Amino acid sequence: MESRLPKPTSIKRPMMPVKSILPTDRIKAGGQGGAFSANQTYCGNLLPPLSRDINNLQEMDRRRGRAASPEPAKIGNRAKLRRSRSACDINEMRQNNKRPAAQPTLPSIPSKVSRFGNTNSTAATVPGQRVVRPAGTGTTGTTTATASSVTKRPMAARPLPRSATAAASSRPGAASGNSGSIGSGAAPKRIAPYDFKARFHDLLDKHKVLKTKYEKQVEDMGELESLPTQLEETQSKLIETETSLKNAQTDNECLQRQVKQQTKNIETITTSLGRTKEQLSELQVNHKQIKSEHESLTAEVLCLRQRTEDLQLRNEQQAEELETCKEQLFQSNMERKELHNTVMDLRGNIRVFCRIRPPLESELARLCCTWTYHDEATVELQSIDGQAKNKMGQQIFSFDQVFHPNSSQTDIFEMVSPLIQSALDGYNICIFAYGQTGSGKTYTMDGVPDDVGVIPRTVDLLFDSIKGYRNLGWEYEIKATFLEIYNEVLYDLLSNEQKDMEIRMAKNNRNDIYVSNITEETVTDPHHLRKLMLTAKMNRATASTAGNERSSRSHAVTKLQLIGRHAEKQEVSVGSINLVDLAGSESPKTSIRMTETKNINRSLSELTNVILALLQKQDHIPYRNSKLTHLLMPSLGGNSKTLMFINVSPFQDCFQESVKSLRFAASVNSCKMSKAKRNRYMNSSLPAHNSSSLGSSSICNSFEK
Ligand SMILES: Nc1ncnc2c1ncn2[C@@H]1O[C@H](COP(=O)(O)OP(=O)(O)OP(=O)(O)O)[C@@H](O)[C@H]1O
Repeated sequence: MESRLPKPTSIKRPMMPVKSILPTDRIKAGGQGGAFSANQTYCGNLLPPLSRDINNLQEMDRRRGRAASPEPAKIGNRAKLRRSRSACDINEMRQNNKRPAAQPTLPSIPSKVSRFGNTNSTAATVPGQRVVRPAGTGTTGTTTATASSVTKRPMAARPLPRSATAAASSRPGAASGNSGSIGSGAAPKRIAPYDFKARFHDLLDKHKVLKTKYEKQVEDMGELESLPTQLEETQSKLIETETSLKNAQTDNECLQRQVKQQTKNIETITTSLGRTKEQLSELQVNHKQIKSEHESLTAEVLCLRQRTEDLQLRNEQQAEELETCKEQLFQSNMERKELHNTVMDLRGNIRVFCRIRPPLESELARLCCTWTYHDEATVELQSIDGQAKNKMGQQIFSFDQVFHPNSSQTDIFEMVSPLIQSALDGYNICIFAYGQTGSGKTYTMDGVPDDVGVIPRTVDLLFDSIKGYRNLGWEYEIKATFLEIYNEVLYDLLSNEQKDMEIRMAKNNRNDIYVSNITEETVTDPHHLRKLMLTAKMNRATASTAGNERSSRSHAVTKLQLIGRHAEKQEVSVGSINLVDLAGSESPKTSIRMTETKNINRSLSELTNVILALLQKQDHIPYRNSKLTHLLMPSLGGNSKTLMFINVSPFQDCFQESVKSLRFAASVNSCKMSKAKRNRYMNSSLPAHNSSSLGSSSICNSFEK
């Protein structure tokens, strides 16, 4: 019997303990629910049932061996006992061991698998159920799905192998009993203890079942062996997935922030879009209005263009007419100048105005001569002293103009202004005052602050006339010099420096002279010129004389040079005005400063000599005998319009000097000077002008029209 028991040779234990393969610690670490525990390893739970089955079989064999021992006396009892015990043992063993179909022996793979996959799978965690993991399932999800789809059948309900079934069915009464003996839960069919064959077959069936089960488990073991690797792979993938998940979460957070930001932006843009739309609608309305205005304006512009063209045409016509008018005006102005100067010429190139000054309040006690003014040009002088009256007789003098003591400065300048006009037309003008000391020369030329004389009024007239000439296309430049002749020495009244100044002949014309090294100021307005005049007056030598408390003890020459330019006509006109305030003659008997008086009287005497020489038409005119005559040479005998004021005092004690002065003036008045010529040049032919030249007439004569 014993030898006939098949040995479980097909049962193979695992070559190595599964525990050493499985990373139980890792499994424990991640284990939940139905995962493996240390006490549920194959070594602990899976193998013992198998060994117990085998042990049971061995125990049964051992007992059978004992039962077969040669004790005949006890065989009957023992057999009974063995029989009962055998049956009881099996039943007891089955009940005590409670190992039906080794239900708890297999680890709950489905639950373990479900740990990596679907932990919610209830079927996978049911004890006693077995999840068969098909080979080749890689991913956890797939595993879970597969596990959930695999049939999980209780071990008791598991069908026996076909051979076992066939073996069982081949035995009488064993078909139903054996098939349900293992894990079926049904009450097993009792086998008689003495039915060894049946028991053997039963055991054989059990063996087969167990063998099949074992093989299946080995197969499962093989599958499970691959689980760590899969687990590692899965874990690494899980880590990767977690990393990816974290990254994805980070990205997601970032994206969510961006989405929030973009949402805000969209809201802002939407708001601004709304505003923009409103503005757009307003602008569209404005655009319509502007468009309509533009259309109306365009029409207006067209009309205006047409009108502009018409106006331009008219403008051109008028411009032509204006040019013609300008030309006519220019020509008319030239004719006026010619006529004016012709009249001046007819009046004589050297004219004499006689002015008798009134007695001052302080002089009311002084006796005055008898002055009879026959007409505006004739004056009769009589001495109130009978002796002198008989000696000198009636003294009647005729001049170009006689101004009685009541004549005002305005009356005087009214007669002078035409000469100033001539200067602007390019003529040389010379105005000088001659007379006894205290006779009113300085009063006539400079005047007093409340009643200015010829020179300040000349300045005002010049600048007024320049404005009018500007409308005719003339631009004027005025240059001024202030010269003093004191004791036959030249002084620059605009400078306090000691200078070596001389009267020199111009190189280009022997009749032209200039003063070297003199300060020349270009004046742009009357105020500037007045300031210069004041400076010159302050620098002039004055002293007290018998006839004048503040007598001018020098000859003062103010020269104004007028340079006019007509750009359009390319014409330049150069005129000059010499305004001379001579020092007063004085009787040596009353003089305090003899040298000074001698020089003054000498220069005045030389002036008389020059005039007489001119009267007598002598070949030699002694201009160079004194600084004064030398300086006035162009004005006395050259190209100049000259005006001489003869100033006389009304007093009886000045009778002799007054007669002397009037006789000299009368002789000057009879002097026939050559006709003055106008200084006109074309721009291209304008010579280099020496501004220091006192008289520029000679420069200009060669260009006389
Ligand atoms: N027409 C006048 N009306 C009023 N006062 C006058 C007139 N002429 C001269 N006078 C006054 O007479 C005084 C002498 O005049 P002024 O100084 O002009 O003489 P003068 O000829 O220049 O003398 P000098 O040659 O010594 O310089 C001054 O006080 C001046 O104001």
